[in-house]
Amino acid sequence: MGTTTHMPESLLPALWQLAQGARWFAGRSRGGRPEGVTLGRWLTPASSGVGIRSAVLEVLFDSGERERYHVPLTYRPVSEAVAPELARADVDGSEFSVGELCDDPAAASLLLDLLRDGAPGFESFGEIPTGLVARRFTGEQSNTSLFFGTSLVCKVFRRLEEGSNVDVELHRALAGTGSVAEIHGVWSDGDVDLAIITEALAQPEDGYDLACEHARRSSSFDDHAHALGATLAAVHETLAERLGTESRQAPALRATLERRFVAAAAEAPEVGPYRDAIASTWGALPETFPTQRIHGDCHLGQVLLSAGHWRYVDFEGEPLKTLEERREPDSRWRDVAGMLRSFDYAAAAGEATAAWLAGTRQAFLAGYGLPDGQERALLAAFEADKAVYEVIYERRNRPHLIHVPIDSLNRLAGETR
Ligand SMILES: Nc1ncnc2c1ncn2[C@@H]1O[C@H](COP(=O)(O)OP(=O)(O)O)[C@@H](O)[C@H]1O
Ligand SMILES: O=P(O)(O)O[C@H]1O[C@H](CO)[C@@H](O[C@H]2O[C@H](CO)[C@@H](O)[C@H](O)[C@H]2O)[C@H](O)[C@H]1O
Repeated sequence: MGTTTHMPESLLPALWQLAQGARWFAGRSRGGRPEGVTLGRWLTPASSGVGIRSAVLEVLFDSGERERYHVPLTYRPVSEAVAPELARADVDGSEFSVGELCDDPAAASLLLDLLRDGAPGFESFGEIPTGLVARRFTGEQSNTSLFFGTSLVCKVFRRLEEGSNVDVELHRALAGTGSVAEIHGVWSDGDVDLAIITEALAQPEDGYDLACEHARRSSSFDDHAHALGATLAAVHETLAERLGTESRQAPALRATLERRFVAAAAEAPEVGPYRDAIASTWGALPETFPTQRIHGDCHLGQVLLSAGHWRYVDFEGEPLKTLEERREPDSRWRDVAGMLRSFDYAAAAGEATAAWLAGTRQAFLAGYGLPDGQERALLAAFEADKAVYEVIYERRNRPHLIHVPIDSLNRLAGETR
């Protein structure tokens, strides 16, 4: 990235205001103030008619944490502006309207062409056709995806990480396995990844929607759950093979689980009464267990069914974890637990019977490979941990759903009583 300037072309207040209203800004309830804007190199200069370059907004939070957010920009002559105007900029004596590239489809298509043709910072992994029409994804997400025709999707990362982005690392590692969308390219600036381009899956069906629909109709989801389990096992095998394995001791995991519980209880008093039930899962942990890179935020909203095959998407890990935590090797049973929790949500949404839920869980585990005794202990501890995480997540984002993880903590307390 270029130099940090404190009020370049009045972009600092404009980008700060943009962040305040954006789904991708993870800082609304954390205080904080904008510290600076860094402008990247021009991919094409403003004088060419459509200037393109990235801006990075640096934010300092009350806690002392700093985060950096990425906003790709377009500079167009004022009378030809396409995206809502963020600011006016004087470049070499001419005035330009600065907008978000994600809201300027022609500029987004141009960006793809420039990357494909060897713009600095682009690493190509697969074919990128020219002249594809861009469309901003309008569904819920924490970054911003641009679909190009029916063949590619470019996920523009918003909260930037030092070093390689976790999603990029894991898509690279899983290339060619058929369990993720194929990676076609990565756009970086120095050692910071700005965007990943992958294959756009054909007519994707969202795993959560599909499971809820089955739950609602009381129709069996077992075959899908079995295939989801088998695909997750393949993902884990490949990640272990290509990125290695380590091991971890129970006391370290116990300390982490306890720390997460204490932090959660401080924010959500409703989890306090479940401490003993949850702590009983920590007591049963195996002394040593293998760890490796995992998905990290595995749930039905992270799987897409396309052409009859399940693919896992979005390997960025839990949004509430720090970037360092997301990169740490973990037990693969954490992912398995995440998906089991998700069946609970689908069952609640579809008002399914206990038998539907039990059958779905069993089919998923059979597809994954049934856990042995020690693995069952890990699974129970991770399911409880995830439910506690969900209480916080729902409290902050969807209070009307908080009963789903609370009901499952109630069940856990009933079982351990
Ligand atoms: N390769 C793909 N092909 C088609 N749709 C996709 C693909 N990857 C993701 N999606 C859709 O885009 C949504 C957001 O993608 P995701 O990677 O989860 O973004 P974020 O990390 O910003 O939340 C997904 O829920 C899915 O509906
Ligand atoms: O997709 P994200 O990485 O942003 O994940 C976060 O949001 C999820 C909700 O969109 C949340 O998932 C929880 O709700 C799902 C149903 O909407 C359910 O399938 C999951 O099991 C449940 O955890 C996820 O926890 C959060 O990290």
